Amino acid sequence: MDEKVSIRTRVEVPVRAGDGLWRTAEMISFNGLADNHEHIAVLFPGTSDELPDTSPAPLARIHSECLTGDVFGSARCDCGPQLGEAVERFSTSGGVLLYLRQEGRGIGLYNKLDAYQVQDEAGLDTFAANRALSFSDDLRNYHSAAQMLRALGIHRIRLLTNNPDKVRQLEARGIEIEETIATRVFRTERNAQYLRVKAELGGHTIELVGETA
Ligand SMILES: Nc1nc2c(ncn2[C@@H]2O[C@H](COP(=O)(O)OP(=O)(O)OP(=O)(O)O)[C@@H](O)[C@H]2O)c(=O)[nH]1
Ligand SMILES: [Zn+2]
Repeated sequence: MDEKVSIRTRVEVPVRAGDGLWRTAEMISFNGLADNHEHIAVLFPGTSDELPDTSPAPLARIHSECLTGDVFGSARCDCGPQLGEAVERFSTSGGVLLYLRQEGRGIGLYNKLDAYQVQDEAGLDTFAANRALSFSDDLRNYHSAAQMLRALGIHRIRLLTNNPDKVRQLEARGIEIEETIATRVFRTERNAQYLRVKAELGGHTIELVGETA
């Protein structure tokens, strides 16, 4: 099915984990991905692609790019802390992070900034703002993610996510989800509404209890 997908380059990159210590991860690029985007896999030591069937599947996070949150720490969403959580967790236990270039749930950075403007000016939520700009709620698919895992020899994973659509789509693409592990809920006053909408309209399994940080 994915015979045309192959690993292009594997290089070691020192990354700083949550404890402030450096870990050597491998960054991996691919040839022949379905959507032709420059997605990368970041493999943390301790992840083996030659695990016997009886061992637990490798930990994995399929993270959609969010330049505002991942790089600049924007408080409008929870992407930055979720990425940090995955890096911290994988740097101690091993794991594979797929960093997918799906900015703005697939609409791209400029359109996401337009959507933010619509949210601010018209009081629309994250999904309604997409529709006001003539996009559907979520343009993402995980075909390339499944291809990347297979190219790494990984056919089953324990997935860190609160998004059931990722689980459904990956399973439909032949990846076995041995366990779904909830990401922590990084709720603050600024992103509380965004998280509420994800849970109530986007189907994310997020527990919205207690005070905001
Ligand atoms: N279109 C749009 N995209 C957004 C907005 N806020 C964040 N994003 C994008 O949403 C993506 C992250 O998706 P989320 O719905 O937060 O989380 P998820 O990846 O579906 O689920 P988890 O695996 O649980 O993190 C990133 O690509 C962000 O750039 C917004 O207001 N509008
Ligand atoms: Zn974000």
